[in-house]
Amino acid sequence: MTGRAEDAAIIFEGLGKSFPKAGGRVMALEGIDLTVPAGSITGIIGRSGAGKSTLLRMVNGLERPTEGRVTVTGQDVGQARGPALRAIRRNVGMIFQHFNLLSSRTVRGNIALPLQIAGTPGGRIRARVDQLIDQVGLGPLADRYPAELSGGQKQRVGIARALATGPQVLLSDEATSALDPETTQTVLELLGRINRDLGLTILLITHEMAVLRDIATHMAVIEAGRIVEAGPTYDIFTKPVHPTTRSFLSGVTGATLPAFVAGRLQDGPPGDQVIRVTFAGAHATDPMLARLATELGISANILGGAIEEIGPRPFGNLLISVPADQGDRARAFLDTYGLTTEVLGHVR
Ligand SMILES: Nc1ncnc2c1ncn2[C@@H]1O[C@H](COP(=O)(O)OP(=O)(O)OP(=O)(O)O)[C@@H](O)[C@H]1O
Repeated sequence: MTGRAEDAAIIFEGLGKSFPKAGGRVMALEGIDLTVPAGSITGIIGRSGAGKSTLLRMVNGLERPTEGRVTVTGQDVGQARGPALRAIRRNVGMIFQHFNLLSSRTVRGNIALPLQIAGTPGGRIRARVDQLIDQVGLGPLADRYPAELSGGQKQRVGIARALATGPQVLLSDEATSALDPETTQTVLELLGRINRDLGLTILLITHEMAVLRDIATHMAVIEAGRIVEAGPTYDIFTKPVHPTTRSFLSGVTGATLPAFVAGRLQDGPPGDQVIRVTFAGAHATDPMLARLATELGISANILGGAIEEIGPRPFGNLLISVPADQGDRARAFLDTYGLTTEVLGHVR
């Protein structure tokens, strides 16, 4: 994810972060180089402890780098102090997995908080809060307390509060992880709308590939404090390279193996090799499987398949089996036509 600096909302350069630990230091992040394009929704995915939260907290100065730097709309966050740091924080809103609302304040009171801290005059606060409540669709609930709201409604309050100071960047720390799938969709739709309508850059962290598929234009995979793969989401879904990316993807594609195959899957040969073929577009494999048969004499059994979309662009996953001793040839053939293949196992 490289790009011109002027098109970037956030740039991480050689960023490292270590924490003191008994007898030494623990490296939470190492050698992070990443450009978050302005106006993008960029997702960072990684397992627990990979360094996602630490990376996000660098962007609003809650953590400072021990190496390298992070700049937000041209401002070096690690070097900023006092008024400069406060200005960055007004320009970078944040939403949280557990919403972090004040239980003693109403919806209106929670949303007003950052404006009160920024010293905005009372009359202006009221008008701005009304506008924000409208923007996130919370109209009838303005005088309710957090305890009287559902999870999705609480997250809307969190989003409105994060937008109060008119930031150019919104950070999202697992904002949908505590929500049910249906509510997750409505919150993701709201984030997508805010991104489009306000031109806001969103940097989100998640451990769910489905969130990235549904909303992220760009993504990066982080493992043990390092970025192992980054780029446009569509490219990574259709041509994943790193094993960690592939393993995240295996849980999210719509294509599933029939139970009678999945239950018999084993590591070693004999019999048939089960392969996942990933392709861009909706129909890319039809001629390929025919050519596999006519040109190589290998007939593939189709075990499952699904077409999905990232934004308006379709991509597909096909699960096939071929005789185990032909697996390498079949995959080499498909690879030369730009299809991505992955061996899922073998069945007798
Ligand atoms: N304040 C701290 N002091 C010491 N170690 C820390 C601190 N913050 C984070 N770490 C360590 O840094 C590493 C990365 O942690 P981080 O919370 O960024 O990961 P994460 O990917 O967000 O994980 P999770 O999904 O579980 O929140 C972990 O090994 C963690 O123990």
